[in-house]
Amino acid sequence: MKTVTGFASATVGNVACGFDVLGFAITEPGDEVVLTLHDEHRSDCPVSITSIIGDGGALPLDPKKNTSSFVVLKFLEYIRTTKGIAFDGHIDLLLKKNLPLSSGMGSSAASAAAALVAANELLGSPCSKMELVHFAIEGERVACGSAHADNAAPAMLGNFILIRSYSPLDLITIRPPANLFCTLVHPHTELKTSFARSVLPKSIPLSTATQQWGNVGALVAGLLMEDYDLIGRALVDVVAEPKRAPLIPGFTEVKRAALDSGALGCSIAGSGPSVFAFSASRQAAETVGAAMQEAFLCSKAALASDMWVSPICSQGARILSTTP
Ligand SMILES: Nc1ncnc2c1ncn2[C@@H]1O[C@H](COP(=O)(O)OP(=O)(O)OP(=O)(O)O)[C@@H](O)[C@H]1O
Ligand SMILES: N[C@@H](CCO)C(=O)O
Repeated sequence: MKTVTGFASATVGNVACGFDVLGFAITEPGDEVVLTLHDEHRSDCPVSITSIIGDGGALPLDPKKNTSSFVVLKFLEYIRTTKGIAFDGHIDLLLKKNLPLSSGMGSSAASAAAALVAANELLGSPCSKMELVHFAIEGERVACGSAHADNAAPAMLGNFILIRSYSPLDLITIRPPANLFCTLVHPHTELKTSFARSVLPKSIPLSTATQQWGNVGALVAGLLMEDYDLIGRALVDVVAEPKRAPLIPGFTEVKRAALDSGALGCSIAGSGPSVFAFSASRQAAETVGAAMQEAFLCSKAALASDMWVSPICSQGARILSTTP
């Protein structure tokens, strides 16, 4: 039996001002999905989740409800209808959940991207990553009710991804400046994306919109010009952060600690509760991370946290192993 292990790392959606249109991948941690191919037909549903490790029993085993298996079903349907590949066997799925749930670290997106690259490899690589990414984005609809691409696209493709358009999907890859490091701090609490989206306004004043898109343009320019000061100046979110900050105990103190300890900029990672900061060296990012963790611990909620320092990952989802 052929077995393939796929991996996809954590991602940071929004990147402050780029709500739903900008995201990036870090190198670790990430989810792993192990797929085993059986030639014999077993049931009407060709994918079974045999086991999930590391979720504390929190995730659905129903193949249509877990993003890892759901996207494999979508992939099988796609290759049948568009590539004439009619799969009649069965795929067993083992999910190694290394990312915390409802964390702001792109947990459901990582499961989906890891599963898709593994399924593609398992069946002879009929699709490109640009085809696979469509299913990873659809998997977000299963997870939180909206198919936002700013975790799924960088989880699949790596780098920074700018979503110029959702219909049709138009993704722009932006390679990171060489010395840009991300500090990611995950406080030990959960914040569901669906709830964090429900607190956002349905419309915003034109003055707010101009501030936001000015910063998105400046952030993209800063990345492309490797202008670290501009990147820091552009890391301002006047739309989502003001509404979501109150949902993250200690956020204000943590952001202040990040900036006071030398971060270029700091904001909520995705829909939270994780918080990210950019720095222009690994050493600076480590210093910022220690200050952010201390601030979470000393805030009223006294939250313990995990912290990672990482460059921006350029690889995207990838195969860890294949056994014939
Ligand atoms: N493989 C999976 N990993 C994580 N969540 C999953 C997965 N499959 C389905 N879900 C569902 O997605 C919901 C969590 O989605 P949500 O977007 O809030 O958090 P997340 O994807 O875990 O992390 P993030 O906040 O970084 O997006 C949970 O209700 C969970 O049951
Ligand atoms: N763009 C999404 C990111 C979720 O990680 C949101 O902010 O709701």
